[in-house]
Amino acid sequence: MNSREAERAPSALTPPPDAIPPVRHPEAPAPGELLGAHYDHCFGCGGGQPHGLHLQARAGDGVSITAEFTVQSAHQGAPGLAHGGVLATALDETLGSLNWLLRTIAVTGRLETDFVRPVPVGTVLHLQAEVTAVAGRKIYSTAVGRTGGPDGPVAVRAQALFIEVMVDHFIDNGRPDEIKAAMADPDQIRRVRAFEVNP
Ligand SMILES: CCCCC/C=C\C/C=C\C/C=C\C/C=C\CCCC(=O)SCCNC(=O)CCNC(=O)[C@H](O)C(C)(C)COP(=O)(O)OP(=O)(O)OC[C@H]1O[C@@H](n2cnc3c(N)ncnc32)[C@H](O)[C@@H]1OP(=O)(O)O
Repeated sequence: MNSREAERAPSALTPPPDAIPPVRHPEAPAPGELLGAHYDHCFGCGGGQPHGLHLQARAGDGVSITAEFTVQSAHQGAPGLAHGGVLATALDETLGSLNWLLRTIAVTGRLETDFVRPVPVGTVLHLQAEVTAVAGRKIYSTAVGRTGGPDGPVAVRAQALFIEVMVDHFIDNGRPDEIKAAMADPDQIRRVRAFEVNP
């Protein structure tokens, strides 16, 4: 661990004293509205990934999200049980969907996950996430996943730090073929605009 990583490690998920409460963007989707995929080939939410999670997220009140994901046999780690990395992906995707409510583009910097109960294949995981604080480009958030219904027992939970980026983050770093295809797709451009405060 270099000195910069060591600096971040233990307290990186605790908002600094100058953090402020999150503000729901006035043009954010209404509570209850289905958000749709941010990218059709996203492993978390896209319809174009046969073995993806196909996670469906809805806007909640304030800066919160609810989402559902059904564990498929392609998501196993142990026989008949969801892979932990897949569950972390479901949490990451749900937390990432909070971007729609802030109308910012942000990527996961840090994600800490607690696996509380095993999750069998066929389970519908009911996820809830909210932004707890914002400090400059840093967005602090938490999520839980429950089984057996939205009020069922907690199976997984996460704390995360997302970092706001410009759309250039994707254009500069993505593989050129996929970027070219995304930029040629008017639906994709519309979706990206929905994340940007100043399109
Ligand atoms: C037109 C084509 C485009 C198509 C795109 C399609 C859709 C786009 C729209 C929306 C997409 C958005 C969300 C999607 C929703 C869900 C998906 C799930 C989300 C993910 O799955 S996303 C993938 C995984 N994710 C990454 O691939 C990030 C890789 N990474 C980096 O790209 C850099 O690392 C970056 C940008 C994070 C930071 O780099 P940077 O140079 O901009 O900023 P810098 O390092 O200065 O950090 C600024 C302040 O954050 C603190 N900080 C930074 N990183 C930290 C860490 N890890 N832990 C603790 N603190 C950290 C610093 O300590 C400093 O704090 P302070 O200001 O207090 O000093």
